[in-house]
Amino acid sequence: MTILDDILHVKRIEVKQLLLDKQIVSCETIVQRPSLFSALKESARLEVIAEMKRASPSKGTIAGETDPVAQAKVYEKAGVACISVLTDETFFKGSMTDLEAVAKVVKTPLLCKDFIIHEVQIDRAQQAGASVILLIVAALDDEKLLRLYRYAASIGLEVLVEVHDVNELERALVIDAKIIGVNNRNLRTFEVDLARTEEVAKHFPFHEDRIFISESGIRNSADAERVAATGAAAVLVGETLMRSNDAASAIQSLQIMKVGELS
Ligand SMILES: O=P(O)(O)OC[C@@H](O)[C@@H](O)c1c[nH]c2ccccc12
Repeated sequence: MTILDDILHVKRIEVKQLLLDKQIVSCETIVQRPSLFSALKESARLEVIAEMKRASPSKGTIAGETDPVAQAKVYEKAGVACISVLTDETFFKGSMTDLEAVAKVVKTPLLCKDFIIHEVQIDRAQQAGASVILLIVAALDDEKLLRLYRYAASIGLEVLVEVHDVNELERALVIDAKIIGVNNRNLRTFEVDLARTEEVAKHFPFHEDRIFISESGIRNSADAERVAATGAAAVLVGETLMRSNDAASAIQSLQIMKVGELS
């Protein structure tokens, strides 16, 4: 059993509970948020997707006591392109309450970071105020990946499709995913390697209208330079910002000009 198997086991139990909750209904987007796709497409700099992350299976407690609302306000003020809130309780010590609280105070695109395997979780994310959801290719078969992707789009949500290697990239392209992120952390082994981004970038169709994002293990401007050089439009950063005494400066140090934009 890998950690991903453990997590998906818990998610199947959570889905059963959510399906019994009659208050979760499919609805059109409640709060209008700007499009993440457009924000990333139009930017000349490497953008930051800043994550509210209390803990993780690989690191244990990162910043257990952090107030998500205060953290999100710092992120927004620093000009991040999107705020990600981990909502998994069992493994990441997040919650839907965190997401709801953040949704009330920020206007940025808002990503519900969880392990989605069923439509009811997408409805729940939207109800909580998310405008973007995550679909992890490694957690879904092709049929489910397509079905959940289409469902999210049909109710006005954007989707970040997470891949880890070239094979998963191909699967993301088959469903015509527009926003694709490479997780530098292997969810099976926890190993982090920015070379994942470089490897997948070699096969990424940049000439098409798609966005390429590098996720996890970004610590400083040298890391930002390295992934920006691959053509990435944004980095998804959790731990570095959660541990920083000055998250705003940490964000600024990552918002570097993209390759080819320097004149
Ligand atoms: O804390 P980091 O190394 O900056 O990573 C952030 C983010 O990429 C990571 O939390 C993440 C990426 N994909 C996920 C899927 C589920 C849970 C968490 C994640």
